[in-house]
Amino acid sequence: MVSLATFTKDTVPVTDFDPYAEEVLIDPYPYYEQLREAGPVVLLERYGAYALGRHDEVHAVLSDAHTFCSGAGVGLTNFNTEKPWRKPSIILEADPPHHARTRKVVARVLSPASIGRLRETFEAEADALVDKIIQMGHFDAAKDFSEAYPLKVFADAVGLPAEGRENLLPYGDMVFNGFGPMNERFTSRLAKAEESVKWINNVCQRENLTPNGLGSDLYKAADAGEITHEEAGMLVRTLLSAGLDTTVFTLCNAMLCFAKYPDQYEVLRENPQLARQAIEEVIRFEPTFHSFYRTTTKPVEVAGIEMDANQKICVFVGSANRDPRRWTDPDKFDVSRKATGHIGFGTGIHGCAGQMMARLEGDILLRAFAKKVRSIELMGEPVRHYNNTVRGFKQIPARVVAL
Ligand SMILES: O=C(O)c1ccc(-n2ccnc2)cc1
Repeated sequence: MVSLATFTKDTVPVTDFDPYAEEVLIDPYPYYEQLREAGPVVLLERYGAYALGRHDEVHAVLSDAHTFCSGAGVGLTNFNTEKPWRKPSIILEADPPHHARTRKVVARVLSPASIGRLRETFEAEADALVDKIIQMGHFDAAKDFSEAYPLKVFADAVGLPAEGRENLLPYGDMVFNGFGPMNERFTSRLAKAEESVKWINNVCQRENLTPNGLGSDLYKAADAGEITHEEAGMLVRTLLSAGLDTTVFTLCNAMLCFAKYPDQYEVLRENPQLARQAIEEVIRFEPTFHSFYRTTTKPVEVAGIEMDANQKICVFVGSANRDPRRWTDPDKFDVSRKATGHIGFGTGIHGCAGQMMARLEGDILLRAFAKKVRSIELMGEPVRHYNNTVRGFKQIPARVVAL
């Protein structure tokens, strides 16, 4: 896949690699290996964007929000020259100094202090759900488990109504497709999305949120004058865009890892306290959020390659997390590994504002699972969910055996 131009100091290797091809979405890792070996910076000629697959360059780009900005969009679409499909996010697609104001509010609403009080409810829901799938024996680890949990506990925490939640995953699916090229995967879902977009915009309104949820906390920040009420509504949209599909697919990937590597599940089962560390290794080994973009704000040299201003750079998180320059035995799923420091949540000022919420859900659900389930095994071929940016599953036919 990588047809290299003559590689001298100032010419960048050019490749016809298509990160959005179906065979890459199915198993990107052999392609990422080639990308890393082709050089620290490679030009994706199909998309006119640079590609970074090695950990150190990915980390460096994400750590410098001034040179590599988000304000032109964190997808392939360049907001400087193309119209975004929806109003840009006032946090994800904002640059300093504006970014600091909205980030401060969202970071507080999603801080350990703020979400710690949810632990008891999250634990009760996790125990009930584990009991339910044990009762079922045969179940769909995607629909009945990985989707069910965030759609209950996170949607409740935000303060959403019970009805209409079936709009959440299709909306998130479109958001994440929107970070890739405007290909058929995106355009086909945009055509069907009117219903979901209407429902999302509706539940972002203060009167449709429960008074003590995370959504209302954002409106209270507006009452205190930190943000406007319209911005509060936009930040509720952020919670709903970012907080469902990501955790759902992380739980899917966790279930798949434990079914594929029963010896690793055994380690967790013998010590459920390892759940926190296990979810971290899942996110390193199979990050849900695989690749996204930054845009150069001035001419800059990256790893010896001169880039002009206004160039799109794709950073491959999924590749950086498997870079042997950074990780020992990176292709081994190892729950005993101390995986913190992975790039699964990004890094720098735009590092995932919801990572403590994601860890809370993952830690609690895996711990409840490990306390009661002896083993999980696949009962059929998992059905992959295809998306330009996130990786997960639609169906995972499985069976659990209780302890
Ligand atoms: O502000 C938004 O709409 C928005 C913010 C963050 C994400 N995101 C990406 C990966 N994890 C979360 C997606 C959407």
